[in-house]
Amino acid sequence: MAEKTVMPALEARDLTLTWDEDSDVVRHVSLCVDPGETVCIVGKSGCGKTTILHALSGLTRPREGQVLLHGRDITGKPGQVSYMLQKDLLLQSRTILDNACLPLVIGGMRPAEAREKARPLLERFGLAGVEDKWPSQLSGGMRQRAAFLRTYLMGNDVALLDEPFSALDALTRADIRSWYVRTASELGMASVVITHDVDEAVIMASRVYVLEGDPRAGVPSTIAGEVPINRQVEGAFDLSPEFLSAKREVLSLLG
Ligand SMILES: Nc1ncnc2c1ncn2[C@@H]1O[C@H](COP(=O)(O)OP(=O)(O)OP(=O)(O)O)[C@@H](O)[C@H]1O
Repeated sequence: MAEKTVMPALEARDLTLTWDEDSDVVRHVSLCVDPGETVCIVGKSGCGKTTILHALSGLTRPREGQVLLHGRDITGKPGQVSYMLQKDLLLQSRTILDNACLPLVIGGMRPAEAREKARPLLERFGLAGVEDKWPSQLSGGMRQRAAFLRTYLMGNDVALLDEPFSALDALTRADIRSWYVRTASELGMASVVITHDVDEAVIMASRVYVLEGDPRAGVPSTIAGEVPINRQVEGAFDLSPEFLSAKREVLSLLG
């Protein structure tokens, strides 16, 4: 078999993370995501998923281990990867276009120039024709697309997404997650996505990392296993035996 030669876009090596001196939240967590790839992390509530994203983003420094961006050590250095939260957090007093442009303007670009840079991307993000509307005039799905564009315009090629679809209804959610994986892949954006929803993880990811443990009961979480997803199937993937078998494996690792 051919050796894998692609350097991961983001790699976590043997992370041990803690919020206080006495107890670890997670131990020995290693994961990676290739350019344009989407991977998911699933685990029970409170097991440390967000804690891992904080460390990957550089917002917190691990007690042990390293975070590498294209092979470069970024452990504890914020601002190198993009981070998107569950809520779209758009500013109500700015139009959709101006919300999307915020990272460019904060970075010092003149607003008119920032708008011109963002405009060609509106179509790809499904926002053509609504750029001058206010966030309150759009559906949750459209607001989330604007939040994705804003995340993309942060200019990093790795995005960390914490439960990005949980506020959306089931149909919008199904639609937007397939769109997201396709678009991120086309743009070369590597994504690490946290979700509670096993179906969603299997549908989106090329690999699902399953966490087990209960830090609140003094049991630090570790990766119980990683499940590679084979999406090369005939017909609809979410009706295929491959989907069911991957889902079963994730559920069994979750216990
Ligand atoms: N800022 C913080 N300070 C101290 N402890 C924290 C902090 N954030 C989280 N914790 C603790 O760390 C543990 C893991 O929390 P975390 O939010 O990472 O879990 P999670 O898997 O993302 O949970 P959920 O799925 O419910 O969002 C919990 O025991 C939580 O109480």
